[in-house]
Amino acid sequence: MLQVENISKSFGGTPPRQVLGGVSLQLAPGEYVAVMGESGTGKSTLLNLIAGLDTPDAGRISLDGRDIGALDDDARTRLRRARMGFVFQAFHLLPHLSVERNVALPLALNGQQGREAADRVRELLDAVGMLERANAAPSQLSGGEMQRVAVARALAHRPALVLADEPTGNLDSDSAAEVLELLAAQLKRDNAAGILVTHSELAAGTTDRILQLSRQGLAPRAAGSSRQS
Ligand SMILES: Nc1ncnc2c1ncn2[C@@H]1O[C@H](COP(=O)(O)OP(=O)(O)OP(=O)(O)O)[C@@H](O)[C@H]1O
Repeated sequence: MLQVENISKSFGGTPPRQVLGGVSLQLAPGEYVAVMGESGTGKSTLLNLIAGLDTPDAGRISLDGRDIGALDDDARTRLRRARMGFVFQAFHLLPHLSVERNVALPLALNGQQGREAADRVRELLDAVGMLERANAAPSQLSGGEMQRVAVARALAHRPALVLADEPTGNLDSDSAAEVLELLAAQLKRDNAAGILVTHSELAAGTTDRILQLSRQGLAPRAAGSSRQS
């Protein structure tokens, strides 16, 4: 479903500084992986490249067999909108839209606005325990509640791939555990693949497998190794 083949990325300056070198990753439908690694190793950069928000200097990224780098900007935006969902550390709910309309947004952006779309929104709000707050404004919610809404929004349009960058970085441990559990359950329910970038062992433990990003690339973490907390 997702294939990242030997990608490299450097950032400007003289000489340019290589952040990613020879990184590869393959994800099957429904597979959920954690990417861990020390600060600055390029985890967020990797997610940006997979999302098509930036382009690798070398290598290839394809989703559903389509080479993201070969698409023009419009086609890449359409692919991102239709096939990917996002959960960010800072929630990024739209403040002027209700909870329900935030979750409906990815559906609307993909041209889905009828009864079926409304049912999907309610199904997801129910799944994340936020149906009773459907008409609330994001500013009326706690951080944990906002992130539960963000999880529902990320899944609304049935994306093939959900990218989550430190989604529990701003939450207390109880809310974090709840959000992580919901995210993992919802990915499984929809057979969506997921990549969770995190520094937290607890968070990484909710995924199917843990990968470690380092100068040597992206590799399965050795069993029993848990250097980070
Ligand atoms: N647009 C950019 N221009 C220049 N340098 C950048 C850019 N984006 C990222 N970098 C650099 O690339 C390196 C990797 O950044 P990135 O945010 O991907 O790391 P990370 O592993 O996600 O770190 P953290 O765990 O601290 O969030 C950093 O040194 C960062 O300063």
